[in-house]
Amino acid sequence: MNRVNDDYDLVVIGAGAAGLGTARAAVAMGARTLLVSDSEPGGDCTFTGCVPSKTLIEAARTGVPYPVAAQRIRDTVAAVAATEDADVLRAEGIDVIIERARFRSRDRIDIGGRTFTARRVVIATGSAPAVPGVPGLHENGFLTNEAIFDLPDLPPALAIIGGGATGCELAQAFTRLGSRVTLIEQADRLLPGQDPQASAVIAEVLSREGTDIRVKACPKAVEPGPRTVIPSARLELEDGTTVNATHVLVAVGRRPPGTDLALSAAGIETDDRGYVKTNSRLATTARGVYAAGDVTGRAPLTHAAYQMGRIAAGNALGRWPTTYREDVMPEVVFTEPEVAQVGILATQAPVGARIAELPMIGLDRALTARATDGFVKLVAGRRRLLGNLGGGRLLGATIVAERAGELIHEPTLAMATGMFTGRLAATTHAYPTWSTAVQQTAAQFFITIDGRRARTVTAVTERAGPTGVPSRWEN
Ligand SMILES: Cc1cc2nc3c(=O)[nH]c(=O)nc-3n(C[C@H](O)[C@H](O)[C@H](O)COP(=O)(O)OP(=O)(O)OC[C@H]3O[C@@H](n4cnc5c(N)ncnc54)[C@H](O)[C@@H]3O)c2cc1C
Ligand SMILES: NC(=O)c1ccc[n+]([C@@H]2O[C@H](COP(=O)([O-])OP(=O)(O)OC[C@H]3O[C@@H](n4cnc5c(N)ncnc54)[C@H](O)[C@@H]3O)[C@@H](O)[C@H]2O)c1
Repeated sequence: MNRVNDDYDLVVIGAGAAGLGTARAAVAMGARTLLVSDSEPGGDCTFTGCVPSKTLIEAARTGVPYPVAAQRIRDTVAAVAATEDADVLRAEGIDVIIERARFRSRDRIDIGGRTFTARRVVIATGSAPAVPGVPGLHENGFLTNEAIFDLPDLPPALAIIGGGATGCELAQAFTRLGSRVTLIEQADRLLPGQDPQASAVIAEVLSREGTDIRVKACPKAVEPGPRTVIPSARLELEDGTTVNATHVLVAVGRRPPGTDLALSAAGIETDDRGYVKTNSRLATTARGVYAAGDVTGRAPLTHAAYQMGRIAAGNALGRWPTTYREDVMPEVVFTEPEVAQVGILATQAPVGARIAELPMIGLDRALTARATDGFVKLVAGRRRLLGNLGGGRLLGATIVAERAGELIHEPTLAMATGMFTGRLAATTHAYPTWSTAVQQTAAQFFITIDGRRARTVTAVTERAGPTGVPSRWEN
């Protein structure tokens, strides 16, 4: 039961990962907290993002028919949503209102016909799918992540616009489930924000499994397809080729949420993309108002949103000021093999840094599993006074492997705690685990192992490497 009053220490707007992280941290700090959301708590991750997509991916990997996969999605979303619904949150001490919020001023907010005051506010209203302005796309109809997981039947022919994280994950899953999938990416490679070698591995695997990949390709018009197939679409690409599909999925990134929060009434500025401007402590331009999660335009990831929420809560409530760190934020693309990244890419390594690489074919566990697609790359830099002593410090790691999403956390911990890379090499790893790949790679900073040794980045090798790799967070 809600104990709603009109005066709170903290009002949190939005109950996705960022809002939940904020509200839970705030009540743990003893703050009277109101969480307001215009939809059920859980947000994109629970209902239209991570949870349904990872359930679909796992179902496709195990080879179940589509109706079983679809039922698993419904069951899993319900199970996760039940851990964070309004009753659960109220039992944790958070007041919850399911309504849309709108600023009246920086400390007064209209919610469901009432005006609430708050000493502090955290905005956590997320983002929305971006949609390209392709003529005919709206008229012909398309899916985004908000509808693709509700399809009653398997799409016979799916065209996916956008070869980023969503596009690659769902292309592989739907191909495995039996759809004829065409993946259309405007850049010259899939996953253009990732290591170019990771892109190459994923393109090779997806294509081997039957996905039709079109890179340097952009739809310029969409028309209805043959009348005998419903629904149907014919995509005309800029290079003059065409793609026929029954369904079109748009996965070209995110845009700011469309909800009218009346930010200007509170003096909250947005950047040139429309996201809420925040400083490194996640404060907005309005005193007492903070922001967390996708709405900030920073790393659009659930764990980043949750972490930003906890930091925003602490900073808003006057706890020890904490800075949000993106340099040690891991991310994983859940294709098979998975693509995991933390810190800088090898293509971003400064001159003088050292790069160690291990192809998965050099790992016994990968051989036993017959899963040799992929590699580990570690980038180590010199310490200010200690140079390369102890192997230097870790600047970044890229892992493409069957369990890369698990393996990435050892380098992440090393980076977060400022560990020498030597610790990764010297710590005994159980044989034959996937994790030994990290140890074997780190060992190359000290010795030649199986003919491999870390190389130093010189201006020449850097120039020889791929160029034009965009920042991983750029839309
Ligand atoms: C297909 C897909 C797969 C993904 N997979 C992963 C993954 O595997 N791992 C990962 O880390 N990330 C993944 N993501 C990204 C992740 O889902 C988002 O980064 C995360 O959900 C953002 O959380 P948020 O709290 O910022 O926003 P949201 O989850 O969007 O929550 C915002 C909430 O605010 C509410 N709201 C908006 N306006 C108002 C208003 N005016 N008043 C009241 N309430 C309002 C909305 O209803 C919503 O509930 C995926 C995304 C997609 C699209
Ligand atoms: N496993 C995960 O953590 C995961 C999975 C899915 C999504 N997400 C998050 O959700 C966000 C959205 O995912 P996403 O895949 O939609 O965005 P994305 O930014 O990862 O990829 C979008 C891709 O679409 C391409 N593109 C843009 N316009 C195009 C056009 N007109 N034609 C063809 N290609 C075009 C871009 O070059 C880019 O490669 C991501 O930023 C990601 O952080 C995370």
